[in-house]
Amino acid sequence: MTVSAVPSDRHPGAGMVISTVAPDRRPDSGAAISVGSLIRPAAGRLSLAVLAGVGAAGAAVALTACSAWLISRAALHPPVLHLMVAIVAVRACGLSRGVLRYLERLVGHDAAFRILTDVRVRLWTRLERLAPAGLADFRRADLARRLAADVDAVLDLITRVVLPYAVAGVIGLASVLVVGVLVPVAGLALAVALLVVGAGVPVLQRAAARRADGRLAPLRAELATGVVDLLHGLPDLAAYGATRDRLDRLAAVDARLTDTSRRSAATAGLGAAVTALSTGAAVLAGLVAGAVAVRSGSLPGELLALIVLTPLAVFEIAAPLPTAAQRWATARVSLRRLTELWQTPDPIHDDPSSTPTAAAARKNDDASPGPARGNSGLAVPEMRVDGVTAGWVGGRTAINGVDLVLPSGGRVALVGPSGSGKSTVAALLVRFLDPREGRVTMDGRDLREIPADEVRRVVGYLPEDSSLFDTTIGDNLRIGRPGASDTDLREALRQARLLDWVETLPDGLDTLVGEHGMALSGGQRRRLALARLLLGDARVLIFDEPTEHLDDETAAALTRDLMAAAGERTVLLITHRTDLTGLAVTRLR
Ligand SMILES: Nc1ncnc2c1ncn2[C@@H]1O[C@H](COP(=O)(O)OP(=O)(O)OP(=O)(O)O)[C@@H](O)[C@H]1O
Repeated sequence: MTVSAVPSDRHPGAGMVISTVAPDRRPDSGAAISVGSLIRPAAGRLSLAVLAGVGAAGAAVALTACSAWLISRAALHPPVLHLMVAIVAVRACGLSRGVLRYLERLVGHDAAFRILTDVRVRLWTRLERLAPAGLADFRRADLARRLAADVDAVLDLITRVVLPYAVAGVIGLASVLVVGVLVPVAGLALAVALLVVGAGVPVLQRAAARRADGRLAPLRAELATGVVDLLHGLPDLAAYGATRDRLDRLAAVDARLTDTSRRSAATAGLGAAVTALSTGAAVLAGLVAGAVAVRSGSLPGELLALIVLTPLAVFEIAAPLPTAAQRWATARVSLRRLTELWQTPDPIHDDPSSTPTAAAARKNDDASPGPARGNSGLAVPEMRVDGVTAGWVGGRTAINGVDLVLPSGGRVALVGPSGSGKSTVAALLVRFLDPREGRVTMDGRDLREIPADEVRRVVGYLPEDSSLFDTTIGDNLRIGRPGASDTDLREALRQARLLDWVETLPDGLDTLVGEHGMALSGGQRRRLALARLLLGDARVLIFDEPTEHLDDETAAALTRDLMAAAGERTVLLITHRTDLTGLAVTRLR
């Protein structure tokens, strides 16, 4: 169990309660994402789909076999009653085939979508845990491909690899047994041809494609990353006349992708050709061996058609196997890419030593001293950074032995040259990162004892590049507090000194802000992000260079408004500004 400090629901804004968090709420990581681990949550449904698929494919093969026997037998003009069982069997197989096929598709896709949902939820939970520090090694477009295309490959894996192989395996074996009992040589020929299609062709394809299928996903990700980079940096590239060079590099990746796709398509064609040849060989072998058996009297003549035509029906079911094997090669790479994301080390580690006893010991209702309170009764914790060393990627150190005190309700400025680690300190205070050495504490408690989402409820962070989403002002604000009323939104806008402007807009809170808030001015974007932060319940506010890129007058006005809006909450202002009147200053070197 971990101990968490959260604002009390009973006394909103008036106190802190300690909640306990079950360890199983923490997203797990570690084991690789394998086919087995994917299938497990929907194993029952998937078995049902395989059963329905086997039924449908069995009905198709039986339909061909019964029809072949029926036509041959009918040619001998027996009493019609002798044909009744076969006639009924043909009708039953014809009708059940469609129904069972429908059932297989329905249940199979239902299972696949359940598995997909499970994977998506697990990955997004993991992503939430990793962001932002744990994702520093991933490029955004690549990450987007992992979360979209690579996750979609899981759907392919279930419906186009696992199901066809399972069904073809069962039906192939049953057909080989039936044909083999009647004419052993024909059974053997069918078995060999099926092995060639199901196993030999994929091996051949793999050799011919030289792992081209496995290279498709990384190459597509590389192309997507290049395109996104190009679009983002287009104005700069155009200004430096470097667009051509970038386009050439993209064209080179595109050429590699086209070449790989072509090789992959060529091997698919090769697979189809070998499958057709194998089918023909099995039919021919059946015909010769069957004819010999009929002549020697070991096989009734009317069964010859069954021996010859059954392989045709079986190969209709086995024909998708080479494509399935190719998809498996692609899906395996996608699973590896998802596993890389899944196994990315946590940037933060909850302290396992925090116990319910610790929670009980610290339980602070209104009677306990608890954190300091302002005039309104708002519990505002004191935060300290004591001798902290920390870094983002690999072993690189971003800050070394940093100390900082944020007294309850205090106003502190964190200044220092660019790259000295100011934003890293902010990241530590909101638990995007944990220290490698030293401690970050809230009212004396190590932040590692408090789940990250609970820390972020108490400590609000306005990053340098706050994101606005391409939706309305109201929707952007409600990210700060889902379910907030329009009155709450207006109050937050008023505190951020944006209400007067919003009231002049014809659509008011429903005004669209454009992609990344491009329809607003720089100052309006910052104020809107500030209003969103104020709407939440945070008692410690961290403003990371909120006035960057603003003119002096606007910057001074915004800083004044930030301080006024913060009220009795603690403020940490990360800034390059020189006017630090009224702020306790901590300097990084
Ligand atoms: N999200 C991140 N991922 C990886 N490394 C990072 C990240 N943020 C910061 N760093 C690294 O940490 C070091 C300190 O950067 P930081 O942004 O904390 O400095 P800063 O003082 O805030 O700089 P500035 O004033 O330019 O914003 C730098 O070497 C930087 O490369």
